[in-house]
Amino acid sequence: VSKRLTPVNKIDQSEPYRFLLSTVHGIQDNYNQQNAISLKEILSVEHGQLIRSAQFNYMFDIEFLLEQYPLEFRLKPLLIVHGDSRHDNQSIKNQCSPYPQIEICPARLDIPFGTHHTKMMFLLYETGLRIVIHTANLILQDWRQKTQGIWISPICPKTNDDRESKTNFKKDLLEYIERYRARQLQFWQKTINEHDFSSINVHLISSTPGRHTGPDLNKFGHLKLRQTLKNYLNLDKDEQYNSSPIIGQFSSIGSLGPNANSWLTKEFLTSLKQLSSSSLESPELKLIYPTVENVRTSLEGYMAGGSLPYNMQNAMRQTWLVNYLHRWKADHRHRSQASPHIKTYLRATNDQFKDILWFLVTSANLSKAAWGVLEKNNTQLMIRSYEIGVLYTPKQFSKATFSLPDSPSFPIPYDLPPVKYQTSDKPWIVDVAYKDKPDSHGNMWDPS
Ligand SMILES: O=C(O)c1cnc2c(C(=O)O)cccc2c1O
Repeated sequence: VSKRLTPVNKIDQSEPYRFLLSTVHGIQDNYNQQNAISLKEILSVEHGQLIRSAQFNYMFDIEFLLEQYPLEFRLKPLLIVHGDSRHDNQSIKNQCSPYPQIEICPARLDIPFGTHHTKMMFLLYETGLRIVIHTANLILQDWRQKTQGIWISPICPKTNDDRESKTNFKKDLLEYIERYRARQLQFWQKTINEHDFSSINVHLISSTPGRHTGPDLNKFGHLKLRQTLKNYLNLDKDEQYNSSPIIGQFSSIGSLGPNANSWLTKEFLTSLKQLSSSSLESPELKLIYPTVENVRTSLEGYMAGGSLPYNMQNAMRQTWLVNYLHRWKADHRHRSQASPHIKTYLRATNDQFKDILWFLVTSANLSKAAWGVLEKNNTQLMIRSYEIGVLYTPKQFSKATFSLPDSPSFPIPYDLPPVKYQTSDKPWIVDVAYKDKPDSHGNMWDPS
């Protein structure tokens, strides 16, 4: 097969990782060229003749979304998959009613406080099917001046035999879709089945609402991550990594309990630290979440904090968490002022952070609702929300580790090693007033 000499577009240029950040309005353009893409560019005519698409998300501005499709594709059938109650059905129905080409699919949320966080696109072209898994709501604010993460699959060609990926991505994606039990998704289940996923080299890590047990225990949430790391990391002499550091980076935090052992370091870290062989060591967990100063000095100013919904009720009950927190800093991507809405988790080989063992980009924040909490003596995992993300493991790229000084190195979205909160640093809390210092727009923040 003739190798392309010059990749024709940003998506091909992002090979082999296909992990891009959203473009940022207001930074030097060359930082929007490398491994960065806009929603319009994702939906561009340059990728082929679109037949129909599906958009899974939490927040929708339908006018904004349609504007991002090329003119000639705006009347193609579009399926909107949203949370049935959280952002009330009515607003979606009202937004979509002027457009006969739009079909709506409410995701059932049977467990209280669950949300449909999943952000995913199915793009069916005449040449095949593309999957996009990302972290941005379908509203202008999410695509303008934030740091968002985007995985874009190759266009998977139609096939007569069931071509699966080495990572069982097709099977896992169909399992995920099945959980909606929605007739509006039957077309897409059939379509996914008919396409060749053999070129996909990432693992699917998803969450669906439910009390998963028995054969389903390791299918979703942090137990799926644990199982996948156990099965696919197969690093030789992996005991050398038992104490290597783990990073969690997110845009919101749930109620994690009265101390770290309640869930974070006992249950969640046990899954994150999994290697092919298990170990009793407890690696260092470093958490990245914006400080008030990160938000105040961001391109959006305090408004960025509207998308960082960590509330006072949770924060005041878990002051112990601050000891794990690190600042948002992304100078090497020119995005220290592009407030993070991306969520990522990774493990480094050591505290020099020159190589990483795995990388996950996902919709899942640091919460039990997203990742699940073990119940009934660890025999069932209770998850409230829909989440989806993709995991990179080195073997799938014929590597022992992802070496960062390499070229092309894995495009990590923030600076490593992460910078610990200083004593003056406070985590951003959305329902607190900040009136002592104006933000980058000269405004204060007074939620009352
Ligand atoms: O991206 C998301 O899935 C997501 C979910 N929830 C929220 C909330 C909230 O739930 O109160 C507030 C502000 C932003 C978000 C947000 O961006």
